[in-house]
Amino acid sequence: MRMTANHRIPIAIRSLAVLCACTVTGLVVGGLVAYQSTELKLDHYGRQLIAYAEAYNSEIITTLDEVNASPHPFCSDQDINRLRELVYHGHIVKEIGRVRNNMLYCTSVNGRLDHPIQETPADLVTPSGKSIWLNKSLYSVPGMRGDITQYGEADFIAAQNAFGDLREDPMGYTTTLANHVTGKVLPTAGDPLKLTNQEVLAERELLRGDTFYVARCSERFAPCMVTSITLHKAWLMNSSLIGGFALIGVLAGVVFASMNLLHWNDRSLQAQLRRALRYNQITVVYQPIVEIKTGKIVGAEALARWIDEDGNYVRPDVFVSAAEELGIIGKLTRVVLDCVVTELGEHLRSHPQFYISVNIAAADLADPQFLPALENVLRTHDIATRSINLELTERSTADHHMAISAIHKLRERGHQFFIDDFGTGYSSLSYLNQLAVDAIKIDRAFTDAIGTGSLTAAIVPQILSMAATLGVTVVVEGVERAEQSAYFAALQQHILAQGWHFGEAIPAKDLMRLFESREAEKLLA
Ligand SMILES: Nc1nc2c(ncn2[C@@H]2O[C@H](COP(=O)(O)O[C@H]3[C@@H](O)[C@H](n4cnc5c(=O)[nH]c(N)nc54)O[C@@H]3COP(=O)(O)O)[C@@H](O)[C@H]2O)c(=O)[nH]1
Repeated sequence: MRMTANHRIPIAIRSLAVLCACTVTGLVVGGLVAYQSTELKLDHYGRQLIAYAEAYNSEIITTLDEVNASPHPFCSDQDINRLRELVYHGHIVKEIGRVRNNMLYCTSVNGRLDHPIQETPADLVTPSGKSIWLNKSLYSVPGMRGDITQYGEADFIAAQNAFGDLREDPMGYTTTLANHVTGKVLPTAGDPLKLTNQEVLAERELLRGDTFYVARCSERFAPCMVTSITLHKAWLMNSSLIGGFALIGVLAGVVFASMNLLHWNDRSLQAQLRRALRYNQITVVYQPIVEIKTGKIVGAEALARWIDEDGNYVRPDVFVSAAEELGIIGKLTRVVLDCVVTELGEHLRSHPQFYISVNIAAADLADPQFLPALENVLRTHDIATRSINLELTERSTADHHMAISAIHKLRERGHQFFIDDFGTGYSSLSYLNQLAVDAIKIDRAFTDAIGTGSLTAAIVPQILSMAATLGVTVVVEGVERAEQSAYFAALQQHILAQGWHFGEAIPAKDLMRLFESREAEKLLA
């Protein structure tokens, strides 16, 4: 798995994807903010219009009340003068008329009419009993049209451009008159109404075609206001806001993409190892552990393997030490454990006597999360604790107190505990007794010394006898040659062994095949 040129393409694509994702996120966030801001503006604008419409209605009502309360005889000169005074003082009133039994008798413009005029039926009657005619041709000013409100014996003609000052660009509005009882809504001015009566009366915010609408109604009077803006105008109004967010997105994208590139361009062993652990680039092979007298495979040791991003094989002792120095050895242990239960779970469940030895580090023993995580992974895969042995180098047990208590807890839960590389570290006989382990793995240096007559070779029988005294199983490491195997096989002691003579570390499927073939041979023998 070479990860040079080939590997950089996905990194570049990933960086580009990060850049695009951040930019799109910036645009989306900008769009949402712009949407919120536009809705707020339309809402604010609609409420302003409603407030204005309410003031407009107040003037109509006050004026009509004053006319109806006139102390002068109906359509007398004083009465007509009073109408003219009210028009003069009003803001939006253009004309006032006097009405009796649906007949118009006099107006502020024309005075008394020679012939009273019959009124047509009103367009809308409000719940308070006011009759309203919209855009009606005016008797008093031929050719002109106006909105008329009539109440009691008075009618009121309002200025057509009463809302003219409020037409803000680029917002648009439509004034409507609503009868809240009948649900009738009459558009009066502004753009054609694209909302239904129900939508107006429900004061909804809606997108119709390319236009966004917000309807607001007066609580006291008939008017409702529909404010609107086309998406194009909204985009123009908010382009700098959206652009700002998009720019932030691009900048964030550049930062993240650069971090990504830097992250992947750091080719140091440490950086690559971190990535290997994060992206599951560590694999595991298994070296058989056999009964030296029979050759029966009783288990295997899980050994981590790593090909770095430049395609180079990195020796486990190198990356294991690096992981320890970086404080990420716990992650390596968990990656290996995950591999074991995934690759060999089925085999372990169906062969309860078979076990896998997993190397752990002193840091794992000290980590309070280690045991719960181990239990969790075994529970999830329904694997017995007996099926997973833990191996710790003798050197790693230097902190006696911590090692004794951690090993005790693990054994209590059913794990077997092996001391690795025995003879190279600091164990004294009494210390080994205190550690209370299941097996010691005699370091390869002793196996190599067999038959050499060296001092190292002379120590082997002492170690074996010490183990026998303590009732601890012995696993001999690094058995490469037949004579080494024969030496240990000739002993009375029950000894397990590991080494190239019995088999190198192999992938899980090969291990299972080897196990099955040995079992078959045994049956045939
Ligand atoms: N904490 C962890 N340590 C780990 C893990 N995986 C490996 N290791 C430790 O790294 C050290 C080197 O391991 P490796 O290169 O895998 O070497 C092992 C065998 O391949 C090798 N071996 C086995 N048989 C022979 C042999 O006949 N001759 C010979 N020259 N070498 C042989 O020995 C290594 C196994 O040794 P040991 O663990 O002492 O039983 C080593 O210390 C590994 O433990 C890991 O996941 N975590």
